[in-house]
Amino acid sequence: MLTATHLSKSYKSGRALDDVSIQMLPGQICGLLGRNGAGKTTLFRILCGLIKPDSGQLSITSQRSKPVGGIIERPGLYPYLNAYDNLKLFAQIQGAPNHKESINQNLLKVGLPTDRKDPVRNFSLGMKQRLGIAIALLNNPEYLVLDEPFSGLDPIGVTALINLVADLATKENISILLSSHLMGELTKCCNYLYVMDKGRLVNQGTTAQLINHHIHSFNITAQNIASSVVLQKYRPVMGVNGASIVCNADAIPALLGQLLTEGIQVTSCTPELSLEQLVNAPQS
Ligand SMILES: Nc1ncnc2c1ncn2[C@@H]1O[C@H](COP(=O)(O)OP(=O)(O)OP(=O)(O)O)[C@@H](O)[C@H]1O
Repeated sequence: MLTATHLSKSYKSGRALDDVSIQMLPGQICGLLGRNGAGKTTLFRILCGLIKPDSGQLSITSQRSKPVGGIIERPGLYPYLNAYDNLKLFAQIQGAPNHKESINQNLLKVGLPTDRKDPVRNFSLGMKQRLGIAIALLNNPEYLVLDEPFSGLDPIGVTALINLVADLATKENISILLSSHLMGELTKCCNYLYVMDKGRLVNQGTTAQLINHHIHSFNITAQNIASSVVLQKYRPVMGVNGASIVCNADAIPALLGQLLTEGIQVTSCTPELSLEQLVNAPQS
């Protein structure tokens, strides 16, 4: 287990991290949500051992010599080398296994081809992120921290990365912490969420708990949604194929049943939760 307790860090510009405590459990995917300047990167730098906190403790239970791997901001790659040579060079620099089989295994682990020979400057952003993760995995870490990994990816790239992260957690039993300022990506892949604002932890809980406590707005899509009578009591705001309603999360299963009885075929029901709601809400 990785436990960070009461971490604080100040720069000349002010306090970047203020009494932050978090935990990473084996195989768990945690999200760190916060606006720009909330202190996410500062926390990640401390977790990776790149900077020291002014106060607080970092305790890591692990048999491995380098238990934490990560990408802080963008992965720094050698653009003129191919993926294999990038990985091999980083493995040599880090003193990690660098024989062919091990390098290829790492490429396959992140879903990159082993036979692509062109330089990584030709790679899409999603492929560069995958290669960055492969570099972070070189030392076979138990804990992986990924700072803003979805930044700049298109929706297909985001979904592919979410699947990769889920695979690494379940198949390799790696504990993963991801940061983002976007709710949607984190709620799709994280078991637990931490919410930071101005250097402080302002909310936390399992993703399900946070959704249940804080979501009161849902977007329901169905082609004939406008003909629903039962929906009227929620004063829906109608769109072309859907309607937005305000209600508690626990009313949704019954409502979906009633809609089905009315012959309304619901194709999606999406909770609408914003970062602002979680930052401003009292702790659940
Ligand atoms: N090396 C540094 N020197 C001075 N101030 C810093 C340094 N690194 C971070 N800060 C300041 O600390 C605060 C937290 O920054 P940090 O980068 O940790 O936030 P963040 O949540 O990662 O933001 P972003 O999403 O914009 O990357 C900001 O006010 C930032 O300006």
